[in-house]
Amino acid sequence: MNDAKTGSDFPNRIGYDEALAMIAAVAARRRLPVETVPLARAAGRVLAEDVVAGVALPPFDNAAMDGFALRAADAERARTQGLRLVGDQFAGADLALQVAAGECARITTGAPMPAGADAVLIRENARVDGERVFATEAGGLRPGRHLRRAGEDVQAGDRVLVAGTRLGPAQLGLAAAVGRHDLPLYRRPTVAVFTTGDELCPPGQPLAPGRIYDSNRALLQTLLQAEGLEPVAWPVLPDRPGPMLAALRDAAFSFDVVITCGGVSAGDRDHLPALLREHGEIHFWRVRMKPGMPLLFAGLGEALLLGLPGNPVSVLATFLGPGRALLDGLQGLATPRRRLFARLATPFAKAHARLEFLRGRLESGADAVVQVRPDPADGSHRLRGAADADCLLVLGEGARDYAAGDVVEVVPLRGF
Ligand SMILES: Nc1nc2c(c(=O)[nH]1)N[C@H]1C(S)=C(S)[C@@H](COP(=O)(O)OP(=O)(O)OC[C@H]3O[C@@H](n4cnc5c(N)ncnc54)[C@H](O)[C@@H]3O)O[C@H]1N2
Ligand code: MOO
Repeated sequence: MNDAKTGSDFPNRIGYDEALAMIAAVAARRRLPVETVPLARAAGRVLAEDVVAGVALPPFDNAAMDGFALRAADAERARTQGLRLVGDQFAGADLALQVAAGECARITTGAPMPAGADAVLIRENARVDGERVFATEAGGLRPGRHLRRAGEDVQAGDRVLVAGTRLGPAQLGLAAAVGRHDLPLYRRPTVAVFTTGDELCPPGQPLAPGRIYDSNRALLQTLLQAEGLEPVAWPVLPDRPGPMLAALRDAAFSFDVVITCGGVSAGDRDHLPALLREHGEIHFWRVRMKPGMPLLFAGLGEALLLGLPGNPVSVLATFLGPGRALLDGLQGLATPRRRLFARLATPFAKAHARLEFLRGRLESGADAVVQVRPDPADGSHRLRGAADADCLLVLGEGARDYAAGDVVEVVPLRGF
């Protein structure tokens, strides 16, 4: 498609999935370098190499409960005659105790099982009389009772974490459990954030006629922080190509990713597409999505640039979809984010063929059906509706009348 302002020697008005695929392909070529990071600083980051267990988990047979280690075959004898207590094995150094027929050893949860013992009598079911231990309740004392076998969770040599995994609490706990104190991780992208437009006034200043407070800076900073990043926001860019290019080039020297918002559409002062066409490389401009259609993806110097449209809800939609796809790809995330679905609580008629993001609220009752109620007030300038929402809901490409109960994808806005 030809475009009067910029020509169109790049993909223009592409489908949403195509945009995500192009972002993923470019990001894969620009994957960030790997660095070794202590576990304490690894939360939320992406693993660059598989983790192979150097030890089994558990490393040795151990007690699952506090009580007495014994031979299950002695259960009846423990009830009638009692067993001879031969020692105490607490969690800690292995005392290499031996339990023979007619004997038992005091044991605590996590302590190594003495040789010969194959079950634990919990202390609630035992009575100690001097050096003898009686079972007050011996039912269920079979071999393996209250015992955790060496290697039942992980065998030494198992691949316990796969490269490309995002590391959360349980993954980092597992890495520590197999003895790792640091891990090879993809570096986090550094991100410069720009808001653009002569109408913008920083919150806290008096508002002159015709101006509005810059809300996208707070919005974008918070979205990026929720990804575990530490974005750097630059001063607001004026609607003039010279200063705009100078600032963007500066940022492109020292940041992996430059995110702008505004100035990317068709207005006479929307300079970004022309600037990037001349001084960078446009990967695509305009995506068949609503809101967010003017989205631009380009290379500038060493950086990748994502030009988000200025309307606040467009920022949300383009960041949570394409923006996160870029950050994930640069960090080598192998598995796509989990997709969530819900049933529409009310019908919705989509008036156009583009993929559409609506704001919505999730509800779930005793019937365990998760429903999403779309906010009927659309309009990508309406930030209040977004603040009242707890998700975006996604209506796919192709115009369609949705009925109540139809399944749609939802993108959580909080706790994501
Ligand atoms: N003739 C056409 N006009 C428009 C088109 C089009 O295709 N043809 N697209 C519309 C769509 S869709 C959108 S979205 C907007 C996006 O335009 P820009 O990305 O160039 O953004 P701006 O024009 O700079 O701003 C749009 C809107 O958002 C407000 N804004 C911008 N930055 C901030 C900020 N930091 N904080 C709060 N609000 C911000 C700005 O004042 C405008 O109201 O273009 C349509 N027009
Ligand atoms: O599609 Mo624009 O991003 O609605 O407001």
